[in-house]
Amino acid sequence: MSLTNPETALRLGVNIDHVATLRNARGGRDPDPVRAAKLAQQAGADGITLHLREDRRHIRDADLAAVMDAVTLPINLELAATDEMQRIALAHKPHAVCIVPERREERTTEGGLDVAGDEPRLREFIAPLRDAGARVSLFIAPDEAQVEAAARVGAQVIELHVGAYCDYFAEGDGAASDAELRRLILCSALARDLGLEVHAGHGLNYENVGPIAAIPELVELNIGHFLIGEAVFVGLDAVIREMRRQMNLARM
Ligand SMILES: CC(=O)[C@@H](O)[C@H](O)COP(=O)(O)O
Ligand SMILES: NCC(=O)COP(=O)(O)O
Repeated sequence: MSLTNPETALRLGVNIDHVATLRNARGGRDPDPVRAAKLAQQAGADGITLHLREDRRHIRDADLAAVMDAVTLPINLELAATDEMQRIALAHKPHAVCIVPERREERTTEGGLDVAGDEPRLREFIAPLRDAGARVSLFIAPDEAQVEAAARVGAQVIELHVGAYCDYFAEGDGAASDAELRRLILCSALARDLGLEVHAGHGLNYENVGPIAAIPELVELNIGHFLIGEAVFVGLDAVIREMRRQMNLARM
């Protein structure tokens, strides 16, 4: 299966975690992440991203299985580098596994993985996932030392954490968001020189996506929280199509 959107060559992975957040707020089954995944597929998403957190605060094990059954899109499973998560990934065999840092007390994924400080353990963690056929990605901050370490430990992909750029952008701190954007551009080029595929995500919305989508080395953006929130007002189909339009504009 070709994963490339011929229009843009920039894939859109739709993260449906926060459909589960809403469901879990009341218990029961609504809103259903499986329905969101099917809708995302119909709206032209190139993949579905799910973050199975250790505390199961949004996506749960049963959601992963049900979503994988319901859609034909590639699944990108985000997880912490723990034995439990490795077992789950090996049992379900998603298309891609993105290793992310996780702290129970955090509200969201606050930073990137410290690959440079944990090389032997990550190398060992990644090998069986790759042997099982997964494309292994590391969620890292735009830091050259981390990009180089990602290449050394055997990841095929990095996902650059764009959260700091998005925060500065939202605060109207143009100097800081520009500096962060320069780091993202530099690290994207370095990663591709090292043979890594480059993705980006975290905190993207209509306002901040343009400069990120324009980085030529990027082949995939993973976007969730904004899409699900905006879908409350205009529907998931409309919000995915509009995000795709904005990404296309940035590539013209
Ligand atoms: C790693 C990452 O950026 C995504 O998983 C996204 O932030 C949704 O998960 P959380 O909101 O739980 O961090
Ligand atoms: N890896 C980033 C992701 O999946 C979506 O992040 P967000 O848009 O929910 O912040």
